[in-house]
Amino acid sequence: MQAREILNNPFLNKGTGFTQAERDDLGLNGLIPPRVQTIAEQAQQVYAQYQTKVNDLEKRLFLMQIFNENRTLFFYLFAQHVAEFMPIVYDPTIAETIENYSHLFVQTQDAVYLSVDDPKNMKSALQNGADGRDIRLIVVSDAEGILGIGDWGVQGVDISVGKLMVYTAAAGLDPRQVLPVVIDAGTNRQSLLDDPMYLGNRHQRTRGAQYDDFIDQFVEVVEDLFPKVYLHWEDFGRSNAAKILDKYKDKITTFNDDIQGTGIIVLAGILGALKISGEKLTDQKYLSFGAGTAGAGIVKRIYDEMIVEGLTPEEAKQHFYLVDKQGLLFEDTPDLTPEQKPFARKRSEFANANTLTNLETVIKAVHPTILVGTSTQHGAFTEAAIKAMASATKRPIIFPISNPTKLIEASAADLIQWTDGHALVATGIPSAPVVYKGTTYEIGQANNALVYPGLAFGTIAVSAKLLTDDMISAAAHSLGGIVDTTKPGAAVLPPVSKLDVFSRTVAVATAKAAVAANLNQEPIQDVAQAVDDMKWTPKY
Ligand SMILES: NC(=O)c1ccc[n+]([C@@H]2O[C@H](COP(=O)([O-])OP(=O)(O)OC[C@H]3O[C@@H](n4cnc5c(N)ncnc54)[C@H](O)[C@@H]3O)[C@@H](O)[C@H]2O)c1
Ligand SMILES: O=C(O)C[C@H](O)C(=O)O
Ligand SMILES: [Mn+2]
Repeated sequence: MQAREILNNPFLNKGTGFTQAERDDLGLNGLIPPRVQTIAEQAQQVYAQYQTKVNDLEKRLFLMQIFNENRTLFFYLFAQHVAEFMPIVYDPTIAETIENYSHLFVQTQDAVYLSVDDPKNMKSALQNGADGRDIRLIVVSDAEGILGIGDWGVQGVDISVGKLMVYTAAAGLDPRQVLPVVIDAGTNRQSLLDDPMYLGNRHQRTRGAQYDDFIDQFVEVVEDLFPKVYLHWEDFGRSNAAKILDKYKDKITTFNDDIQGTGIIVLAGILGALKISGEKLTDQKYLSFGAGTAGAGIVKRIYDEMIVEGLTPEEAKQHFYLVDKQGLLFEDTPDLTPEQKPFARKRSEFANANTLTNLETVIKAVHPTILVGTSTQHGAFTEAAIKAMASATKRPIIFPISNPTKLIEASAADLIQWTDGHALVATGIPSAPVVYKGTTYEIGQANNALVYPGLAFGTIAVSAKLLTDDMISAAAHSLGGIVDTTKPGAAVLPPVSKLDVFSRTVAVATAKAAVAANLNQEPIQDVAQAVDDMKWTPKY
């Protein structure tokens, strides 16, 4: 390989980290400054530069420059500053780079761009992207529902890149084995269509048979090119996400993050909260505020858990109330999604059914003990609604998990204050601890990033042929078990600073469940060993 090819390849480049012997060997003499640095010295230097950046967007752009040039150094640095970097490289700052992607564009970050108008080049595009690498994990998005900020067309590619960065930082997946993919199916965002700089297809979203066929072809080609791949779907629109997952989940190793990942993290958070309150899951009343992809996905996971804990399906259903744009969802509410339908209530259950169109009246009628926000409606958890909830339950569990920051239903600080410190809170974005009446309340981050890395890592480590509900349930329980409930103000989920440690816990739990169900495609002697053997560490 040519010296310049090596320096321009982020998987190979070490910059000043190349030893003299390597420089002699590879023909690098004269192409880098003479001083040979250790990776620790490089990281120190880069971190000092990082600290001079004036805002989060600048910080992210700087870190991505390191990512583009030297992936080993990037992940070495990320490992040193996990909790600090997560909100910079990932949510919430990533929302800003997605909204401005075309204008900020300098580099593809090794993503693959698939155009819905060009199915015949799909295979070669994926081959070009893989470039001979053994791809074990793909994150794909069509960017119709990026976080809570909606349709961003080709610009959503950043979410595929960003999620994969977290996979490596958290669980230690080899960055050479991942492939970020965006499906450019068009966009319905007029401001993008009107923007001369927009880098995607300039037409409305393609839907119907052409879109469905494209997805089917994508799955087929991916499975053909990368038979051992774990296929992660991210931020598809409400009308496609569950449909695609249902079609493939019993056939290939696949995962929808917004449905399943979010279900796991919220279940884990609830289990953590119940450990603190000393209550039982089967005694809870659950109110889902915003019953779209994530909201309905979480409800299904908690419902399944109630059945595991001994309820019949009919009994379990009675514990759930779904609120969407229309208000509390009833059997006769128009436009229910297939995922909402099983949980719609009977109007006859309520004397005032027709007035149950806003959160506060629903809370007063239902008396929920758990309230999860996936509505994308900033400020929707009002003081009056939260006080009504807290007046009827001792330790209300309240998780406003809409992302990014500008869409959160209520801040952690307000929730703690409005409930006089009784609420057990987790948020989707990172929240600072809240000091209230002398107690410091740590706020758990109910973000699927806490689980998807371990879940995939465990699945891939044992080459599981499917990702089953049992594996998903094992992952949720393993995380809930880590919570330290001894201190007042304890968080319901483990801290992001320990992301690497608990990702291993989740990986081992998932892998064990896979092996217990004989889903491993290769013989496995020791599950924990198989997980540890696959871990990649950033070093030269
Ligand atoms: N923390 C996490 O890990 C995590 C994971 C996935 C999604 N999310 C967040 O959840 C939110 C929803 O994501 P999604 O993928 O489910 O999107 P979605 O579009 O599928 O669902 C949003 C739902 O909210 C409903 N809604 C809109 N306005 C409402 C209102 N005024 N009252 C009640 N409901 C209303 C919509 O009709 C829709 O059903 C996003 O902000 C996203 O960032 C967080
Ligand atoms: O990306 C995130 O931060 C979590 C989640 O997948 C979301 O869509 O909000
Ligand atoms: Mn998402």
